[in-house]
Amino acid sequence: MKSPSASFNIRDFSLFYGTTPALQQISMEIPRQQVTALIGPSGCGKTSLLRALNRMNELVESSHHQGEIELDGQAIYSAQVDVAELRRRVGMVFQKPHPFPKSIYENVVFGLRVQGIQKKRLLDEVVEWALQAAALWDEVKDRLDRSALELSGGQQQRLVIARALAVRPQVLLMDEPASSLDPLSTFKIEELIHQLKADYTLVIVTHNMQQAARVADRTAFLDQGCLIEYDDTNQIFTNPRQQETEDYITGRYG
Ligand SMILES: Nc1ncnc2c1ncn2[C@@H]1O[C@H](COP(=O)(O)OP(=O)(O)OP(=O)(O)O)[C@@H](O)[C@H]1O
Repeated sequence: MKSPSASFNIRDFSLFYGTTPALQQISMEIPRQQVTALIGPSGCGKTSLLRALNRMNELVESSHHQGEIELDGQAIYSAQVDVAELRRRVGMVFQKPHPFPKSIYENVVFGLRVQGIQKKRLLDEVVEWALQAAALWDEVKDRLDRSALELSGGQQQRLVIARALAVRPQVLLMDEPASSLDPLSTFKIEELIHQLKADYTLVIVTHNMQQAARVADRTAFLDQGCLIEYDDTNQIFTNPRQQETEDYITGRYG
């Protein structure tokens, strides 16, 4: 049911809102089947960079970009790219879970129904598989027809992860996926991130540096739209090369 994961190559990528630059000539590679964290002070461009990876930035009318981002060697901003298909391959989970006001089952199969898939047996299979993959199956298997809005915040977040996984993405982008959750739900999401990287490429924006240190293999530190440092997470947190990175992770700035 899964698709093989994928890697990004970001080359000289700049993003503007109107004439104001939000990202300036970012170049970095995001490896497959690893967790890459984007950290940095508020307004430094983390979410803009994340949204650039599946062209969600284009939903902001005033935005435009320069440079290129490749997904497995394919230029994602090329005119030939089907944006809906790109967003299927590169799924996204937001800070606050937004389940649809429908049953748990219908939330998971939503994307498949949009694709026109109707076979009940196939949908049933995907629901079980995606909820298992999102570590929610055991908690909801006896009430799949109940409203998703009855779930706790942490369960809702795992449900929207299941919904994202159901359309078989290669990449999951996560924008502060645990920031609205209590410590136990946060722990469950972090555990889930660990498990998912066996099959998916994950990119996560987080304000929580302990979280980046716990879940990420690679960490990128951004400031004022620039990529200041990008390295193995361990290196960033124990022996950063740049003074700005050190100031940020030690709490002297940001
Ligand atoms: N839709 C938009 N229109 C205009 N400017 C925007 C828009 N979205 C973001 N910006 C600006 O782009 C810059 C980067 O914003 P972005 O949200 O990417 O930063 P961030 O690092 O994710 O911030 P935070 O940690 O506060 O969420 C900021 O100066 C912000 O004001």
